Amino acid sequence: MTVSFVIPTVDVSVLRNPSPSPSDLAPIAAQIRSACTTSGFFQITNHTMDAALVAKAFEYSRKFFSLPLDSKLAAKGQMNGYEPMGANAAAKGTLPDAKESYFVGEEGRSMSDMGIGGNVWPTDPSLPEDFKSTILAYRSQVQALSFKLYSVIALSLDLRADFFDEFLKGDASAARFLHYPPTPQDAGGRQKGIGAHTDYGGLTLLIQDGVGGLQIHPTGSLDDDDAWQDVPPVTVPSGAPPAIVCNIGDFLQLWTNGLYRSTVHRVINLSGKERYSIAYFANGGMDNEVEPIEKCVELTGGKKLFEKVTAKKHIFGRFKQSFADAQKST
Ligand SMILES: O=C(O)CCC(=O)C(=O)O
Ligand SMILES: [Fe+2]
Repeated sequence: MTVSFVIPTVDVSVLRNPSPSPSDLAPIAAQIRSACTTSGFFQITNHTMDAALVAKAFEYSRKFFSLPLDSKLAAKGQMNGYEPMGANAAAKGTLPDAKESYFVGEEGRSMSDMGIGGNVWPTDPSLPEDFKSTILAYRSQVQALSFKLYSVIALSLDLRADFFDEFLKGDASAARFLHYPPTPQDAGGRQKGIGAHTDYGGLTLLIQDGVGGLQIHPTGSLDDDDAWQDVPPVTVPSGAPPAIVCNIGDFLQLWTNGLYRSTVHRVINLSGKERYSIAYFANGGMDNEVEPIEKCVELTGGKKLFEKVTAKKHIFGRFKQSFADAQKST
């Protein structure tokens, strides 16, 4: 049987209030809880990001990806910076993903024990002078919003609003600018923009353009190929910031002992158009140990379903796997 889920759109304008009380946040916490226990996906509107900044970040992303390949390769680093078309495969045993991306973490920081170098900025003179400051401003706005969402998620689990603050200390999350060229219709079945995967960290905040192509798999059992369900772009009034797709990653699934779902998703771009998106992986500090929260264990029957993991180890392991899989399948 095909299961399909409603992916709710939650108006989070209450987050524009600088210090909302738990009772102000209760209505959105309830909607988010209901989404997280079913599809693991929800979309938010009327949030705190600036519409003009988001539009400018998309414009600069298009400019970056349309540079000559040499200029993009000059911005290739260790994990951060440019990642060329076909560099990895999110799903095992498939063709490499038909996408290119550009990663930006916290400026001035590298994490050599994870093979992650510092940010690498393109130097092509055709890019606007404020390329770097715009991209960093985007990252810092989405980071601030992710912190607010973590406190709503804490409330949604009947925890204190500041429950995740400790975990967010030393936050080293990365923004990922993505470009998916159109996949030919006849190759669509095999070639994905990004193959089926779950997100490795805590919470992902993704802005997609109007092209579409993001899909979730409600059961995760991929032999049921008819079960893929679209996460449609949401239209917002002109001048409003675009909707943000939020989804639960592996850490929140683990913390909640499976109550919240890290759902399998993919991108397949059969629109005939170029597709752009900007993901932000709100993963907290990399030295954290992630284990099921006692209260969530009680809520889910009293038995711990997941082992403790180190954030660093989990994320690094899954990254390495995605690169190894791209090599195996080429
Ligand atoms: O571009 C998208 O819509 C999804 C990207 C994604 O799933 C990822 O980077 O993990
Ligand atoms: Fe993803």
